[in-house]
Amino acid sequence: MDASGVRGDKVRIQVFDTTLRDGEQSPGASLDEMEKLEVAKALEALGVDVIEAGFPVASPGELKAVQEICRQVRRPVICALARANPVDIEHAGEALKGASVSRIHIFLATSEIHMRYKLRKTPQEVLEIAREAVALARRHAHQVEFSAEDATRSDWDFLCRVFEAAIRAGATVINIPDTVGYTTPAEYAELFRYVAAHTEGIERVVLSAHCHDDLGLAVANSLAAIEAGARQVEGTINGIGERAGNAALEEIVMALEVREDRYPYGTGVVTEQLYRTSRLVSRLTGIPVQPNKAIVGENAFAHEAGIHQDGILKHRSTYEIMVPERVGQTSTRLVLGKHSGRHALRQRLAELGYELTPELLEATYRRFLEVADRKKHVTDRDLVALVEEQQAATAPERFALEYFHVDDGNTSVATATVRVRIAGVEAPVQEAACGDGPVDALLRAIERATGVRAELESYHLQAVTSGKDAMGEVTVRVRDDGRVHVGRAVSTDVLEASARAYVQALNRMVHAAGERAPADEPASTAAAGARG
Ligand SMILES: CC(=O)SCCNC(=O)CCNC(=O)[C@H](O)C(C)(C)COP(=O)(O)OP(=O)(O)OC[C@H]1O[C@@H](n2cnc3c(N)ncnc32)[C@H](O)[C@@H]1OP(=O)(O)O
Ligand SMILES: CC(C)C(=O)C(=O)O
Ligand SMILES: [Mg+2]
Repeated sequence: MDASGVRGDKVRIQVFDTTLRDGEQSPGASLDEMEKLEVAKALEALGVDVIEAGFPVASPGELKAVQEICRQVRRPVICALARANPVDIEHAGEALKGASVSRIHIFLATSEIHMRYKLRKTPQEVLEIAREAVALARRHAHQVEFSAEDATRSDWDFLCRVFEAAIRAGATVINIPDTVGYTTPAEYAELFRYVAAHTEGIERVVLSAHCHDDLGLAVANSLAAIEAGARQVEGTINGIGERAGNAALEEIVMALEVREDRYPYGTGVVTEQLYRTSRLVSRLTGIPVQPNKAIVGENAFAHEAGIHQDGILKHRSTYEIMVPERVGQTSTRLVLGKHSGRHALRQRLAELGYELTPELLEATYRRFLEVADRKKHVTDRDLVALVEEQQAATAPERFALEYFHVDDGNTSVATATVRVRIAGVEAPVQEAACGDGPVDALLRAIERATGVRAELESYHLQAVTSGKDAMGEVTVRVRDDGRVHVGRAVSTDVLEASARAYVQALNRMVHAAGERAPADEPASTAAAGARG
């Protein structure tokens, strides 16, 4: 193990975080001095090696923020960006004065497109400017990093000549940026090998990779560069940055860790801090993290599919290649939805304190699927309501609601039609009724279909959860022969919950009456007030 905890058989990769510079170039992401400081402290706790704290010439506030970070964040190298000109370099030097280890990062474009149209300089002029800028920066900081902007669209031999000039002038790190996210893993790896083989003095510096995600290849390209000799990797938290963003550091770090069989490289990153840092950056920049984002997304360790949930419950590694705790996420989440199976439902109910018999689990699962078809997320409170509904339905089902339809409006009389299956009766019974509102019409239609009239003592409706798709829980109490019978049901449709609850109460009522009735008197007539 080295001082940062990397195993001796692994090659140490320096992690260069540019969330506060390239990341802050994301449209709308700008941070004030205090926010930058907060992120820098989190990055220090995360264990990155270099923090690119800003571009001091950009504004007085930016310069001050870099100064403050230098004062308060002591372990990592603090880096500041500068164009290849004396003003930028002097601003960077000024900002970095208090750093325990300072680095000026000089960048200068080397591609034909950039040199001709943006800089309006010849290759020879660019080479000279690079040399002078690095030499000047050397006088203002402990370390100098030189980046050939748009390197991946540059002539490779010219690139090597510029790097040689920068190294001779004192550069300690040579960065080969894929500024516009144009390269591919194989090509980028080849470029690193080419530069390493054709640049005099390259062995004296650290080679660095800096990738953008315009083609979604930033992390793959960074890993390819590491395999081809890069010993510093640059990126941002959550992959934020100019246009499609930079390489997401959390993804690179975890790829190296999870696939150590393929990548014998280690970093000093305290991976347990990744999620916390991601949340902080997202909150302060106002850039949300997509739920399916690798490593730090809310769904990165969530499973909804029943087959996956079953696998996870039997052995976590069936569907998880790393444990969430390793990246600071709290735990694996089994999300209950319409793709879930009985194993996950039983597990969640057990966690909620419900041990169900196989029959009750089956009945609850059937109802759960009906609800999940209508609701995106079935919450714990929904589940409890469903179980309690099933537990309440202990009486044998004499009546089963097959169908209902309600017509209502503020200028029409509410009318309900129901179809009820009655145990022992071959054809289902269909009836309709009008009422004083949709619930009244519905309960009247049920009374007609079942032939049972009950004295409704109370009807209570409440929302189980909040939101437009909240489940409504209906509890009805009916009185018969001095005894009260309760029916309870839940549904995202309150009319359905009302009908189911009422049918349940009637089932209990006729069941109780049947138990009291003489053997030759049918149960339904013992409780029945009227039929038809
Ligand atoms: C690939 C990257 O991420 S590079 C970093 C990009 N980040 C930023 O630009 C954010 C901060 N930028 C800023 O605040 C401003 O652009 C400043 C303060 C740096 C410069 O502002 P201005 O002086 O008004 O110049 P402006 O941004 O309009 O144009 C850039 C100038 O820098 C020149 N330039 C660009 N890159 C370099 C370089 N590496 N070295 C020297 N000059 C450069 C351009 O050719 C142009 O020069 P010109 O005015 O002679 O045509
Ligand atoms: C400043 C340089 C390294 C940069 O951000 C880029 O080229 O993408
Ligand atoms: Mg960049």
